[in-house]
Amino acid sequence: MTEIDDPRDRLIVALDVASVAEAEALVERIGDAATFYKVGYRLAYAGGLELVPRLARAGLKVFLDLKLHDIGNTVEEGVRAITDLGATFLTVHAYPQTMRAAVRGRGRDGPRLLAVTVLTSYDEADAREAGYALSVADLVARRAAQAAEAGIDGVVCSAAEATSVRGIVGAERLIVTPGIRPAGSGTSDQKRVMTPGEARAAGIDHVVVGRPITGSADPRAVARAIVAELA
Ligand SMILES: O=C(O)c1cc(=O)[nH]c(=O)n1[C@@H]1O[C@H](COP(=O)(O)O)[C@@H](O)[C@H]1O
Repeated sequence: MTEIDDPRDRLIVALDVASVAEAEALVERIGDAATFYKVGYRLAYAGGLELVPRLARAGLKVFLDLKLHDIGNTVEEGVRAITDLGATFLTVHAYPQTMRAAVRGRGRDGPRLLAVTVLTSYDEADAREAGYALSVADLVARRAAQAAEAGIDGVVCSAAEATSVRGIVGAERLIVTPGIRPAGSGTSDQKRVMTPGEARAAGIDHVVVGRPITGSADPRAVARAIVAELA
């Protein structure tokens, strides 16, 4: 687990909204309660890529969640093409060929690469349906080991796997966990879910939280409460 002085840096707020204007209004409302935002492809496809350098220039950290996965050449050049945006993190799916290509494309100054192991909306039945014979826990472990082998900087998994993943990737690699719900919030389509406090106790570096914050009447207060659990 990395040393993080400001507990706000442990919370990544997912800006899963329809437009750049909506995203900017949300960032404004949350104010100094959060320091780290995620731009996923819903927002990126709505012009959100240009928001990345703007947030970075404003002193905020940005997780660019594009979940790249393609033939190696396309991944390598795709990563190279977005190296200068100023993102702190970039996601790729945790397939060995994809991860090795992303590492080649990042070069020295690119974002830190995170590999998405098994989506937190998957349970055992979903993994079986997708054709995997391994259990979710074993698939996460296998992909975490392959991520470390490929030279990836961190993994995305559920907080339920954080302890075992830490044993695989070591202290220097990051563990970033979506599927986080404050006690009492609905899980929506997430299936492997933990509270912010449980995730922190499991040794995660960062949590990703979207709808519990973005769908709240008081996003700033919810962000503050989550950060308090992560301190
Ligand atoms: O890569 C991600 O960020 C991600 C991986 C994963 O396994 N599960 C997952 O939910 N996410 C993202 O994390 C965010 C979670 O949003 P909420 O479920 O609204 O908190 C969404 O932006 C997802 O795209």
